[in-house]
Amino acid sequence: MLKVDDLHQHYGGSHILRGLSFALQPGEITVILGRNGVGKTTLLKSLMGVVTTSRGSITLAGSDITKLRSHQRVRAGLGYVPQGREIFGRLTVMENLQMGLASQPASTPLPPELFQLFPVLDQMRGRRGGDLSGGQQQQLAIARALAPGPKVLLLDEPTEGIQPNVIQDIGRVIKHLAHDKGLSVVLVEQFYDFAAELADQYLLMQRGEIVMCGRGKDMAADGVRERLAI
Ligand SMILES: Nc1ncnc2c1ncn2[C@@H]1O[C@H](COP(=O)(O)OP(=O)(O)OP(=O)(O)O)[C@@H](O)[C@H]1O
Repeated sequence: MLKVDDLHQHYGGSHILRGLSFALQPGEITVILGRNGVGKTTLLKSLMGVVTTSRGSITLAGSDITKLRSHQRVRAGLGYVPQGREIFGRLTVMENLQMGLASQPASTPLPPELFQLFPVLDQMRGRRGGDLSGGQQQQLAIARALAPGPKVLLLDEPTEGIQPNVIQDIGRVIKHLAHDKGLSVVLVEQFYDFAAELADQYLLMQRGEIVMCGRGKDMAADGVRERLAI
């Protein structure tokens, strides 16, 4: 579904991503693990076109999207939930969801199943985003990314600062989207147990490179938790 080949990225003179190559399959959750500062967020921003890459290619469903701008990548089928959620605090829940359709033709409706996935948003349609709890904002950010019907969903640390019961809800939604709806999901995650529970595939990053990868079910046997602690 998404194929990344020899991707490099620089911030000024700092070489951050150093030749990443991997592929995502439809219907699978790929977890990206690594310590602070290894380049996980930069990788998601590079996939979205939020930062420019210096070398390599990104192919989505057979089309080269490497040179496309962010809104064109959304139209091509990428959805993005940034770290920190980036909800519009003064806009209502409905208005935040409508913003997710900004790259679509006018009058594109919101998919009604968004409210089935996140019933709490249904009850809070008119409430301002800034008045929601952290967990509700995270659900809103995921729903906003789902509004245009992406094929690939990129999630940057969705459990950060969220209560355990909401983490479980978010985990159930992510599994449903991948395993029942066929999306490719990329999950950048610091919380190892959550990552291990969801992963079909894992990628472990160190200093801008993928140093280990494998199937989610093998994470314990491969010693991924121990590698993260080094
Ligand atoms: N806008 C920027 N300008 C310059 N350097 C940056 C910028 N953003 C990030 N970096 C640097 O790029 C490297 C990778 O950062 P990145 O945020 O991608 O890491 P990360 O693995 O997502 O870390 P974390 O888990 O803390 O979010 C770090 O050394 C960081 O300091």
